[in-house]
Amino acid sequence: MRNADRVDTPSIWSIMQPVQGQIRFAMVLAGLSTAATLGTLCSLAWAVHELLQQPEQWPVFPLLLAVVLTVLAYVLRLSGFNQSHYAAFRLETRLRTDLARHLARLPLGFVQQTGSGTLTKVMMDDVKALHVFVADSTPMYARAYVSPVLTFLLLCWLDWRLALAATVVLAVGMITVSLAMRDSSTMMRQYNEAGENVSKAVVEYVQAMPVVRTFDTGTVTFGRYQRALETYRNVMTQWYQMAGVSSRLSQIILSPLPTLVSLVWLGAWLVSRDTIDPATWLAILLVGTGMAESLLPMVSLKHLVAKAQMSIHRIHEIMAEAPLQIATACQAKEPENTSVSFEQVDFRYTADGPLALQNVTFSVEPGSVVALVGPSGAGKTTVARLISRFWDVSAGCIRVGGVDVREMLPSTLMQQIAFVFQDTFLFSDTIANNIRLGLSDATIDEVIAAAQAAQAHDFIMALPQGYDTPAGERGVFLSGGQRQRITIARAILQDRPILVLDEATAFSDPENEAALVEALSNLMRGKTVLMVAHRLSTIRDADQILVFDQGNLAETGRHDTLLAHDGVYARLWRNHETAQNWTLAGEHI
Ligand SMILES: Nc1ncnc2c1ncn2[C@@H]1O[C@H](COP(=O)(O)OP(=O)(O)OP(=O)(O)O)[C@@H](O)[C@H]1O
Repeated sequence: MRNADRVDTPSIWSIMQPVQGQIRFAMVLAGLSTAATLGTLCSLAWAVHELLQQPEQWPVFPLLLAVVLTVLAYVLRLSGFNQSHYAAFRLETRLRTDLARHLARLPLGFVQQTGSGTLTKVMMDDVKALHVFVADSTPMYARAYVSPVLTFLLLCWLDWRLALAATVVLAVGMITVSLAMRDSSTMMRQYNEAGENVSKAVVEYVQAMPVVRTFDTGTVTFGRYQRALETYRNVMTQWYQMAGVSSRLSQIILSPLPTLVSLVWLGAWLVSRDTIDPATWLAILLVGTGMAESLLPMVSLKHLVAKAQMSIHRIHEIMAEAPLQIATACQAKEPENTSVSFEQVDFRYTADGPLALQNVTFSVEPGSVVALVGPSGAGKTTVARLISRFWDVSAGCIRVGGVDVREMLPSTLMQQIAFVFQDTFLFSDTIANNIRLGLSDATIDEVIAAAQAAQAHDFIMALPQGYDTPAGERGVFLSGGQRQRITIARAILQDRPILVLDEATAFSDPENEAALVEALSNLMRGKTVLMVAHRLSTIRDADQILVFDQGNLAETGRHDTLLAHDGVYARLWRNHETAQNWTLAGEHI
């Protein structure tokens, strides 16, 4: 998330902008409801005043007004909450749609690097946290501000001296609480960091369990998980103690009691000196105590805002990421053929990171097969992924069919290239629909023909529901090689002219490999092929071999020429031969 650091996180109110009108309406309704509640108290005070003046006459009108205002306050409050909940639902949908659209425009490399766990958490949990804030807190906000102001004005109108007394008590309360809470934002950050570390440790502990339990019985990852939990507990305890002080203080000072005591004491003195009549005094007692209670929500609102702000920060980190530059439809160019070429390409993964590719230049003729080989970390996968713009190059250019990939519409580029990667992903759908991906109108006969060419038909037919067997997360269990043949069937059905294969023969027990090689040769027929190869035996017949070493294109040529050259390739080949002789059965793989 590189760009995000440079852009300030927007405020909580600006992220609500799409539903601003409705939220304002909800807040106005909540404010009016508060005013109606105060009106109820005034009507009751009026009723008492009337009773004191004419004890024999029942104060019907003030009492009726109190009932009407109570109902009105309730209805307004409910409508306010309705509006804020509707706004929250709209905002949630809008944010998720915007995030999904933005993700679709970001470099695939960013999506891959950030990881599905983090992105899912932002799209689900952080958006949900904002929903909760908008739905529940915005009416509370209105009340927390409107209520003290209206109450203060009302008290001033009734008697300024008592208004002043109530305000002084509450001002002392607010100052004490804010002093007690002055470290709360640091604590809140520590608390969230500790919480995130626990989540990461849990995910690692659970995901790595199959690997970990076969190596160290889980002690190391469990230790990491336990340490994260302990830090979390320490931060929680510290925060609880601190929050405990501030919440107890706020409960005591901002509770109605201290205000009530001061109003009773000062009011009694004023009544005894005849400068205020008992009915006004009673009205002040009724209204003044509510002023203290109305301040309490402000304390919890501070926490809610800080929490929502953190979610906004994470959402914004994604939204601030620069999308891939996309050619407009009128500028967009069409490829002239199915060649692929790199021209003096430099590439680094991060702005200040090392060069993963350096001055790489090569070209692949239409219909030819090119193998990318080299030691681990040499840059082969990077080359394969740059062709389809997982990232854009740092310098130089990549052409497909003679056109810079940045000057093509992404859809045009994608129509040219099919991928078969090792980490195959199957959707929670039937096997047939997994093969059909992106070509929803392909007939079942076309699907079967593709599966037959991919050597997948036989094992699919042996599954309980054949082509209708569910695959993916909760679907049937398929071996790595079987999953890969389904991906190959998908690529055969798509029939795109350029093929990029990365580690395509990694799942290779002899039986599987024979099927895979057959499937791949069906797939490769007549195509321009770029093949990242680790198993050198599969690339002897390639038209061209590109040998990478530490981000540089070290050698190019055919197998025999490169062997004669006695460079990097010859060394790799010798290692490969030695490894062959090490195989237990001595069989050729
Ligand atoms: N997502 C990434 N972020 C940062 N650096 C990366 C990333 N992926 C790869 N690299 C670095 O780029 C260089 C080239 O990696 P690449 O995966 O292209 O090598 P490779 O030849 O395919 O290796 P292998 O055969 O082991 O798969 C390596 O130094 C690697 O550490």
